[in-house]
Amino acid sequence: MSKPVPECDVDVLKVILDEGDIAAKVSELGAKIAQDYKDLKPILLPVMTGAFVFSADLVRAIRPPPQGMRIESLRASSYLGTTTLSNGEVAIAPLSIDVKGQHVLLVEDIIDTGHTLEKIRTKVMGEGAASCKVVALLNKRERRENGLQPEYEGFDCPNEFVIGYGLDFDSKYRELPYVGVLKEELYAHIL
Ligand SMILES: O=P(O)(O)OC[C@H]1O[C@H](OP(=O)(O)OP(=O)(O)O)[C@H](O)[C@@H]1O
Ligand code: HPA
Repeated sequence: MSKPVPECDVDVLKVILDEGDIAAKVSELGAKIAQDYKDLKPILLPVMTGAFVFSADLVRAIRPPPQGMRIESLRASSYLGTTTLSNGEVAIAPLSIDVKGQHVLLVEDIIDTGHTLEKIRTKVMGEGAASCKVVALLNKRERRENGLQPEYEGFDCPNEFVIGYGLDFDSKYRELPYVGVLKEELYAHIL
């Protein structure tokens, strides 16, 4: 069900998750992760740039924090550059930490085709991690092109182009405090 769009956000067609919906889900995910990782000294790897807002809230909801929990980050982006519609090719920066024997939790804003996370997971496991799981705020199942499923998921995402709460179109709209659907006329030229 959609909610009112703030008057100043003229490019947004509808709001699908407001701040309250997101905050409640983040608390729930944080509590589950705290419980599951309590003895595992996890390394959290937010996938940048999109996950910066979700991960900032999530790490503060993982309470009590597992002893020895560490937070790093990883940069990944689709080769299409200015648009965010993936063509299946993904560039991933080298890992900045040694993950050998470690329990890694990848933090994502959205899973679409699944290519980004599949590639990252393969890399992390290839570098000897003991485990590599995924927490994603949004899961756009209809678009999946592989078997990737997150171990922790916030919401099912409709097959529409969503923005806000870290998600962008052409590096815009990441700052919106809610998740909304972008008006199609703004990206119709790249479809
Ligand atoms: O499942 P996929 O089809 O691979 O798509 C999901 C990825 O696409 C977005 O990132 P993007 O490459 O747009 O970069 P960004 O994080 O800088 O926005 C999003 O943040 C995910 O990382
Ligand atoms: O719907 C989306 N919005 C923003 N970025 C994305 N990357 C994959 N799908 C999306």
